[in-house]
Amino acid sequence: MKVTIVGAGNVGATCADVISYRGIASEVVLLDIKEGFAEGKAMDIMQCATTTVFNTKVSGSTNDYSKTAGSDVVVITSGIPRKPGMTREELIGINAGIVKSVADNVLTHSPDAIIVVVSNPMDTMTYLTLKATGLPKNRVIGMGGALDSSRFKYFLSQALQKPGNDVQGMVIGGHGDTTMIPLTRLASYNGSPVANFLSQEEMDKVAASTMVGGATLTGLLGTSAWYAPGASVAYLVDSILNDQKRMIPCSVMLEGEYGQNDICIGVPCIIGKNGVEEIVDIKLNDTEKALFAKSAEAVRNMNADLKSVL
Ligand SMILES: NC(=O)C1=CN([C@@H]2O[C@H](COP(=O)(O)OP(=O)(O)OC[C@H]3O[C@@H](n4cnc5c(N)ncnc54)[C@H](O)[C@@H]3O)[C@@H](O)[C@H]2O)C=CC1
Ligand SMILES: O=C([O-])CC(=O)C(=O)O
Repeated sequence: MKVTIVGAGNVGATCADVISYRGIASEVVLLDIKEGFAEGKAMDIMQCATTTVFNTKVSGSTNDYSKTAGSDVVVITSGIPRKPGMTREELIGINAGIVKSVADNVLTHSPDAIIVVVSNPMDTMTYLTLKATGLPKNRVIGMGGALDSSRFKYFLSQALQKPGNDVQGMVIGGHGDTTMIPLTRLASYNGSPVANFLSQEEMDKVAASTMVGGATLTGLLGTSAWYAPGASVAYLVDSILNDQKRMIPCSVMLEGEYGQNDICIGVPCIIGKNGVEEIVDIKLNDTEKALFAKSAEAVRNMNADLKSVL
């Protein structure tokens, strides 16, 4: 199975690294516009093969899309990341043009690929990719919810002082500092509601930390995060390539689900070899429904800014 990752920067290269050492794909092509950059990242990753022990073939390409031909999955991470103090939404002006041209290029050589959109503002870039390419909605998947949920589980595990792998939880809604919806009511510690162990105040604090999780890291690092983002993309790609049918919150086109139409936003999806195989209705309560409607309104307003590129 072949995966192309466009953008060999922090997130793209980390994703290639995780995919290779976990043996998720047999071949990974990294592509970047910066001369020699993707080739260098690929060579560096390949030089781990005998120490972390993997057989995935990782190669690099400077903007030569012929090398990406026949990819089963294409991940788009090309574009600029935010700097401290910025929102993801401020990246739209530069990233929209990049994402649109990259989507066109990859499809020329891999017409059957499933596209995973990572570049920010991710929900808007997913909508753009879907509209610009005309692909069926199961083949365009925005990655944000997997990452936001992993941060949610991290903050829950910190508050509970228990191992992260014993904690379950999900974040839906937009992938933005104010649009994310960490579902604290449904979060659990080994099957018991976290509300049995944490006060409302503690759960609210976890939710707030999750929502600004990306901004906090951007403040600390000077650019946005990459380890958890890259690993989250690899987790999603694994579910597609290996037909695992995991339920992962992803940004996908809604046609009536969750009361929304003509919008890409994070909802729980079954992800398998056909991409988005099902959108799962997890029965939100009235408060969560209201939060989702508010989040969707903000995400929809951003889509209006795509008029110049669509
Ligand atoms: N959806 C999510 O959960 C997350 C999204 N992101 C987003 O992912 C994007 C990438 O972030 P980083 O990897 O940290 O940035 P980065 O700056 O390290 O890497 C981006 C790469 O894209 C390349 N690039 C730019 N234009 C290109 C083009 N036309 N064709 C091919 N390559 C091109 C650049 O040369 C650079 O190497 C950002 O927009 C960031 O906001 C980052 C983390 C999580
Ligand atoms: O925070 C950012 O700008 C990058 C991102 O989407 C994340 O790490 O969640």
